Amino acid sequence: MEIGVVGVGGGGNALADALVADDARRATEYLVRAVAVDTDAAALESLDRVADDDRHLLGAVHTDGRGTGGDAELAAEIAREERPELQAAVDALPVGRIDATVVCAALGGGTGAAVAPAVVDVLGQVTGTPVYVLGVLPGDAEAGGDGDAVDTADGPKRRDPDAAPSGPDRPLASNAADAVRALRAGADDLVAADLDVWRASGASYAAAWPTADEAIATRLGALCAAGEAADPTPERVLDASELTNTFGAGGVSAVGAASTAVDNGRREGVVGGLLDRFGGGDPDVDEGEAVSVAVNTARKAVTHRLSMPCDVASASRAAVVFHAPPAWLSRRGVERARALVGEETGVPEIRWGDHPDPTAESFGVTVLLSGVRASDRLERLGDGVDPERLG
Ligand SMILES: Nc1nc2c(ncn2[C@@H]2O[C@H](COP(=O)(O)OP(=O)(O)OP(=O)(O)O)[C@@H](O)[C@H]2O)c(=O)[nH]1
Repeated sequence: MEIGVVGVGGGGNALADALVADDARRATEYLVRAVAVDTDAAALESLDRVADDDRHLLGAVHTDGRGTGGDAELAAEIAREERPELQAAVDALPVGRIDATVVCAALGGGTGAAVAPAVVDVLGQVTGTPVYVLGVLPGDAEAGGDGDAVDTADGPKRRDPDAAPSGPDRPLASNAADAVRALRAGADDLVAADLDVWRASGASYAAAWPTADEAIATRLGALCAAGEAADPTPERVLDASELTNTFGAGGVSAVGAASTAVDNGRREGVVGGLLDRFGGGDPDVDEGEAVSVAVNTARKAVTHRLSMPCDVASASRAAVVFHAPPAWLSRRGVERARALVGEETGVPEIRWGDHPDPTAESFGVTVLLSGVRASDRLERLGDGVDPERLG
C-alpha cells in the first residue's frame, strides 16, 4: 500500500519523521511523500527527514511559533482561521499515486488533538482514498487527570522547554479523549498507540519517544511494504485493497509485532558476501522449528506486543504479515500462525501476506487488529472513551 503522510504537532511529526526513516531502510518503498504541520517552529526545525519545503508553520500570529502549550481550543481556532494554509500543505501529496493517507498525531497535545481533525477533514475533500490516523495516546502517569503532566525534561531535547506559552498545565488526557472521538468520527480508522507500552518503568516519557516512534513506524511500514514486495515473489500479497478492507471496522485499531532471531544463512564480510552471490545463503531449516518459530512469534505479537492494550477478542477484523528469510516461511508454519491469530481474536477470516527477505535476520510477525471495541486504556482516558460508541 502506497501512502502519503501528514504529521501534525511535535509528537505527530516525530512519528512522520520515523516513517520516512523506516521507508528509507526498506528495499521496498511504500511512502510517497510526507508533510509536516505544526504551531511550534523549533519542533518543525528539528525534524530530520521531512523535506524543508514540506514543513508548514501554522498560527505564528497566535503562538509566536511556540506551540499552543496544550491549548486545544486555541489550536482549533488556528485550524479554522488557517484552513487555506492547511489545504496548501496537503496539496503537496500526489493524490493520484497514493492508496491512503496516514495522519500522525500525539493526541494529548493541543496541536495534535485539534489540528489533526481539521487535517482529516481537508484530506476528505481532496483525496478519494481512505484517511487513517496514527494516534499516540499520552501515558497514564503523564496524564493522570487533567493538568497532571509529569516533567519530561530529562529526555532528548527536541525543542526549547521554556518556549511553550505559560498557562494551565497541559490537559493531556482530556485533549486525547476529545481527539479520539473527533478523529474516529472523521477518519476511516484510528490506529492507537499507547506511550506506556514503550516506557521503561521509572523512566521519563521523553526517553520513550524515539523507541516508540521507531516501533510504531516499523509496524505500519511492515503492513504497507508487504503489498509492494516483489523479489523474491511472496506466496501471498497483502495488497492495498486487502489492507483497506481490514481497516475501518468501527471501534479503533491496534497493531502488534514481534520477532525471533533466525539464521538467514548469509556469510559475513566481503568474501562471505561474494560467496553468497554464487549460491548458498539458503540455510537448512527444520520444518518443525520453522513452525514453532512462526507460531510462537505470532502468539507474542497478538497477546503481548500490541500498540495499545485491548481485548483482542473484541476485534472484528485482522490481517497478518510474515517477514522472514524465504527458507523460514514454511507453508505449515504460516498456516498455524494464522490459525492461532484466529483463535485468539475469534476473527473467522485472517487476511495475510508474506514478505520473503533473504537479508532478514529475524522472523517477524505484524498483526493488525481492527474494529477493537473493548479497551480499558481508552475507558480510563479523560472522561472515558467507550470504544463501542466509536464509528
Ligand atoms: N511518540 C511521541 N510522543 C511524543 C513526542 N513528543 C511529545 N510526545 C507526546 O505528545 C503529547 C504532547 O503532545 P505534543 O506533540 O508535544 O504537542 P503538540 O501536538 O505539538 O501540541 P502543543 O500543545 O500545541 O505543543 C504527550 O503525550 C507527549 O508525551 C515524540 O517525539 N514522540
